[in-house]
Amino acid sequence: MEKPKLILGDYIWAQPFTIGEFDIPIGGKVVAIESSRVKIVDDDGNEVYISNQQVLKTMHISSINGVDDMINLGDLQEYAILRNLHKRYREKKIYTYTGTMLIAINPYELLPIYTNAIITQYRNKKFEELHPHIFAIGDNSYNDMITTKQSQCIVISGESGAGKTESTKLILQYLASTSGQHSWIEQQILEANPILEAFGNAKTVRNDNSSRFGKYIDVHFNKGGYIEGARIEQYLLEKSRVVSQNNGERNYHIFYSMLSGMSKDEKKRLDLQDADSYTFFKWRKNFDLSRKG
Ligand SMILES: Nc1ncnc2c1ncn2[C@@H]1O[C@H](COP(=O)(O)OP(=O)(O)OP(=O)(O)O)[C@@H](O)[C@H]1O
Repeated sequence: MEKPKLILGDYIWAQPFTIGEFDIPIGGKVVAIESSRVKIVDDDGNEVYISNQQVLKTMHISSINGVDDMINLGDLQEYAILRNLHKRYREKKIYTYTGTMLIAINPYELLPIYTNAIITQYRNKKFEELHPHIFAIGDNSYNDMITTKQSQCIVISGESGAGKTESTKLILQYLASTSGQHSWIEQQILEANPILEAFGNAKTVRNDNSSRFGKYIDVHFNKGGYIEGARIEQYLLEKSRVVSQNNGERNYHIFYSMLSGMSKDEKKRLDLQDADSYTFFKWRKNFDLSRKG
C-alpha cells in the first residue's frame, strides 16, 4: 500500500511496536514530521515516535470523531472498533451500537443515566433518535412485541464481570416502568433478584457479585401490554462452590448473610454454629461477615 503524505494534524494508524497476539495498530495525531519518522500523540495522550515504515494509513473521519453506531465506521477493522469503544468509554459513553446490537462497557461506577427521566426519554424512540442506551433495547423489544404480537428475546452475553446481571436488571427496570400499570407484579420481579443472588451469586476474583448460574427470564405481558407475571429458570448452578472455593473467592452470599444477620436464638433454632466452625469457609481472610464482596 502506498504510504500517505502526511501533514501536521493528520490522524493516522500505525503498526504497533511489538507484534504479539494482542497487539493492534495504534491511532494518533501527527504533531511532528521528520525525514524518517513522525511524532504522534496516541490515544492515551503519550507522545511517541513512529518510523515511516510503521505508518499504515490516515484515519477515516468517522474514527477521528467516533461513532454511535459502528456500522458507520469507515475503517471497519478490529483496531478501529476497539479504538471507537475506548474513545467513547473515556467520554463516559459506555453504550455503542453495531446495528441493532448494543455493546456495553462496564463503567465500574454509578453513572447518572438510569433515572426515570431517562426512561421516559427513551420511550417510543427509534434507535437513531437518541444516543445508544440499554433502555433503547428494552424499548425496541417492547414495541416490537406490541406491534407484531410476537414474543421477543434479548440475549445478554459477555465474560464474567462484564455487566450482564446489571444489564438484565436495567432492562427489567425499563420494562416494569414502561408497561404502565405499576402493580406489585413488576415490583416482585425486581425484588426477586436479591433473593436469587443470595443463593446463586458469590465473590470471585473477577467479580464481587458473580452469578454462578445461568438465568432465563420469561416476562409475560397481557394484550394491553401490561406485565402479568414472570418465570425465572435457572440452570448450571456451580454446585462445587458450596464445598470448595478457589483462593480469594467465597461461598454463596446466603451463608454469610445468615451467619452475620441472624440473631443468636434464630441460629440456635436452625442448629447453626459460629462461622469459625465451618470448614466450607476455609479461607478466613475472605470471611468478612459484614461485606457482600
Ligand atoms: N451499567 C453499570 N453501571 C455501573 N456499574 C456496573 C454496570 N454494569 C456492571 N457494573 C458493576 O460491575 C459489577 C459486575 O457486573 P455484573 O455482576 O453485572 O457482571 P456479570 O457479567 O453478570 O458477571 P458474572 O458473569 O460474573 O455474573 C457489578 O457488581 C457493578 O458493580
